[in-house]
Amino acid sequence: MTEALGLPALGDEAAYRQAVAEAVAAAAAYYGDGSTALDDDTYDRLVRRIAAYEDGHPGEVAPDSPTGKVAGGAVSGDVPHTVPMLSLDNVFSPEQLTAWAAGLERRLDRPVGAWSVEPKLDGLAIAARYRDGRLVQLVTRGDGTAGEDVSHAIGTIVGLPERLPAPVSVEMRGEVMMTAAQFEAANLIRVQHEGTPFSNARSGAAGTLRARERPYKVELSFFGYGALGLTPGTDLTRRLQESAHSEVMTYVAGLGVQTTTATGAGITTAADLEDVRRRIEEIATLRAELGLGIDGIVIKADAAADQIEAGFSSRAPRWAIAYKLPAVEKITRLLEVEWNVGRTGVIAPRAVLSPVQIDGTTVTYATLHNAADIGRRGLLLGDHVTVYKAGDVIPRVEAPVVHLRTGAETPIAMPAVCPRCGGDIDTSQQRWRCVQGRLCHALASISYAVARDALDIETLGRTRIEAMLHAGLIADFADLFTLDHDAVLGLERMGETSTANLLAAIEAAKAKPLNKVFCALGVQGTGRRMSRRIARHFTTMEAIRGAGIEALQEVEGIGPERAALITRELHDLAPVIDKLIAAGVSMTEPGAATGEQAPPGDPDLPLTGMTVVVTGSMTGPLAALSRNEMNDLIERAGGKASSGVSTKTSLLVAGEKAGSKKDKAAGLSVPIASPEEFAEMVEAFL
Ligand SMILES: NC(=O)c1ccc[n+]([C@@H]2O[C@H](COP(=O)([O-])OP(=O)(O)OC[C@H]3O[C@@H](n4cnc5c(N)ncnc54)[C@H](O)[C@@H]3O)[C@@H](O)[C@H]2O)c1
Ligand SMILES: [Zn+2]
Repeated sequence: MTEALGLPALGDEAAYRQAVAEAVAAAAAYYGDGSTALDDDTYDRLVRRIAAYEDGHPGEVAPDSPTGKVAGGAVSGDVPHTVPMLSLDNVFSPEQLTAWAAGLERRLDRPVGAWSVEPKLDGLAIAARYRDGRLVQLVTRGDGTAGEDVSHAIGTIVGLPERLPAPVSVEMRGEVMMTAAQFEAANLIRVQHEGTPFSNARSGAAGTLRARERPYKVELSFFGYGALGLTPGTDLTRRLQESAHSEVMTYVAGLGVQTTTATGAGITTAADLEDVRRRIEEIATLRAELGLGIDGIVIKADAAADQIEAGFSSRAPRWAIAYKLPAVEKITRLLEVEWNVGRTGVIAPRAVLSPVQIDGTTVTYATLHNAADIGRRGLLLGDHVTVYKAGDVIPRVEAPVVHLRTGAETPIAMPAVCPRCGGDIDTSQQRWRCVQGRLCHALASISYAVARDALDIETLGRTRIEAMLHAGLIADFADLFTLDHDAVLGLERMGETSTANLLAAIEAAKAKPLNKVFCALGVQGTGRRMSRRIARHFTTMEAIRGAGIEALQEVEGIGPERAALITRELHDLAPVIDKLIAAGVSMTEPGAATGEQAPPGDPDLPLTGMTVVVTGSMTGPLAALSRNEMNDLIERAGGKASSGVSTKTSLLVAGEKAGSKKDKAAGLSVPIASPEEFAEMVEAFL
């Protein structure tokens, strides 16, 4: 049966007992201070597996099993309820809803006259007792028959006035929760005070409801969905018993108590199931914009007579059902924070997550809004975090799950300079910005183009590029080749000599081989090495531009996706390339064989056909070479540089402090050379 649910079955009684223990512990934490280690979806799956096992092994049902119990049997209380406070049964599809309604109508032996439809709020059930119009006691649901007194929270809950406009004795029932805004405010205060944010709004509400002594105040909200008279035999008590649910709620709202109407999803009555389903759709669509958490829609037989006749099971009323919506919140790990610079220079953090399924999609990235947000939420790298995603809303990280910390979490590094252009960051606003604004992209790409690996125009530093950009002399690096002498001379801190030197350096760069020019374009999906391969393969810019997706894939390391990306990029870069050609910049690769007949490698080169991996620190003649320069050397000598050792590796160059790669190479019988030995092999290219 569990296989049908797509869940692995519990194998034996030991596994079953362990699952029960895990569920009971999670439920106790969930209904206690909210500090459960499981997200709801994970908990629900666990309980479904337990229920499936119990179906197949009725003799083994553990007395503490959560199935069939209010609050999973994990909580109790000492304040008796006047009328039991039960849970709700669930359905997950329109078909199940139809079947449930049919069952109810069979039991009543007549059609249900009207249905009420309202959101299912994701908070904690509470009974608020008013005597003679005064709020005197708050009681949690507990095990359904008795709850815990939390009257100390009176006065902190929006929607539960301390006095009613009439001296009535009623018990209001509803959900205590944090709206999204209250949750944000609560975590801001919490982080300021002690650094432990709530992992989500529900656990925040649970923790806050029970907290007695806090040096700060956190606000909660109440939304009512039921009421009953507290004094037996009075008119009011009778009236509330005999009224339809929708009428009771109108009365409650009239007393100034907040009801589900105030959620924005409303409470409506529907004449038939067709109508109910339409309302369900409407509420589900609204979900992401409500500004508070709902986990379903509650459908109730509206008329009092229907409710009384249908009655209750030990766990839930028979006249109401929760139509569950898919989970929109999951717990996963925060692996990394990336910083992206937008078109206008806004620098925004983005969370890289351990992939997680939420609401039908796999979520790997989530927004963190801005840098201040990270501090406000008290996030650490490696944290378990709650991630929210509903409908088309961009997934967002809500908060860390602090009690799951291991101590291995680390602070999130904030960028000190613009991650794209390396310039200053304006941190005066919540949204950080590169001070270059819209010029950031141009500054970064021009700096990249003139760097050592590309055109290598040494005299052209950042400040000069910035000055030329701001003066409007250049918009991209191709404009460098048509700079006007007098315009450059007119820039601040540019004398005759420096102008002459700069223009000479730019002139000299025109003769750079194609691979450097191509590299300077900064085509996405290509770096220095890939540019070299492409240039060697095609030998002219014309051939590269004419190549197309198919031909590009002849180059080693280019698959269909990268080929498509490069083609798109080259198309976008066409104006820059045309300008370069017009300015007389070299567009050929000297020394490379021409066109399609190019042999796979030059047979005369010492490393032809070899894949070489470098590890450890280089010594001897290679001591000064960076890893990039080593890779460059390997490729000039005809080989292919790779970073990982595998059976395809022809040679490992192992320097000092070589670690696991050396062991792996030895294990695979890959030949190993010292830096000195390798230097001899490629002597001609040093
Ligand atoms: N993450 C965990 O570790 C963990 C542990 C235990 C339970 N849970 C979650 O709690 C849920 C089960 O808990 P439950 O028994 O409290 O049931 P429930 O939350 O599924 O439904 C019953 C409750 O819904 C509430 N409710 C909200 N809106 C309502 C409305 N308009 N009318 C009537 N009632 C309304 C009431 O408080 C009622 O008691 C599961 O979905 C489960 O995921 C999670
Ligand atoms: Zn920038």
